[in-house]
Amino acid sequence: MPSRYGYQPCREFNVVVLGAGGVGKSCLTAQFVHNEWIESYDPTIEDSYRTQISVDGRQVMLEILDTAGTEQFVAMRDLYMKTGQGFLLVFSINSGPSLDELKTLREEIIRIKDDENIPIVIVGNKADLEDSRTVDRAKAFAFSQRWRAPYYEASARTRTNVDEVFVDLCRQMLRRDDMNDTRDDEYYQKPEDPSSSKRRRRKKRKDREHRCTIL
Ligand SMILES: Nc1nc2c(ncn2[C@@H]2O[C@H](COP(=O)(O)OP(=O)(O)OP(=O)(O)O)[C@@H](O)[C@H]2O)c(=O)[nH]1
Repeated sequence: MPSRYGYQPCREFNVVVLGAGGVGKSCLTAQFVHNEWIESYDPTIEDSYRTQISVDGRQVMLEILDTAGTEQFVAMRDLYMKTGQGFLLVFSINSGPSLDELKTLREEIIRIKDDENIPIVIVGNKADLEDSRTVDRAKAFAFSQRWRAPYYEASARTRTNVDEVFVDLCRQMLRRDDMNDTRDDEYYQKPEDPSSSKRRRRKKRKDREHRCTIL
């Protein structure tokens, strides 16, 4: 419910963007957050962005971590996989090895999160480079099916499917959050004193909510 100050509670999620070096993680993130295209290639060490979006009428605050694809920086991976609640796994449609790399990354995420159903979206980036495609759409799709994750072909250059991949991830995270709320409700529904149970329930939900500007 919007308050009279123009604010309403919203959910906050940590999103981690992962994939091999040069597949376009920074470009996708920059297009999504700032609507800008970056032509040059400057390998990332680690960048984080905060942005608020509206998904199906609900306000969502995203903390997006754009990670390093190059080997020398991968030591930090465990840490940010722990804090991530949703993962964009990016490869480039003109690099077969970049799709293979996602297999390892996904396994690592599942091991660290100890959760097979963690929200993930698979992104085949550089879809504008159709002429140099080396990864079949069907092959990438088959991978995503096996991993029970949605697959999008995107282009940071033409801004194709950039919003869609982040929104899909948000929907998955919201769905999980709603499920956790339901579970909390069930857990707290053995009231000796119904009024105190309701108070605890309200507090728990509040822990995951933040104040956002209505977009
Ligand atoms: N044609 C085309 N080029 C892209 C696209 N996305 C990124 N690039 C180019 O690919 C290069 C690498 O992009 P980055 O976004 O820096 O790649 P990254 O995955 O963040 O790389 P690391 O930081 O090393 O992990 C840059 O020169 C971009 O301009 C795209 O969708 N289409």
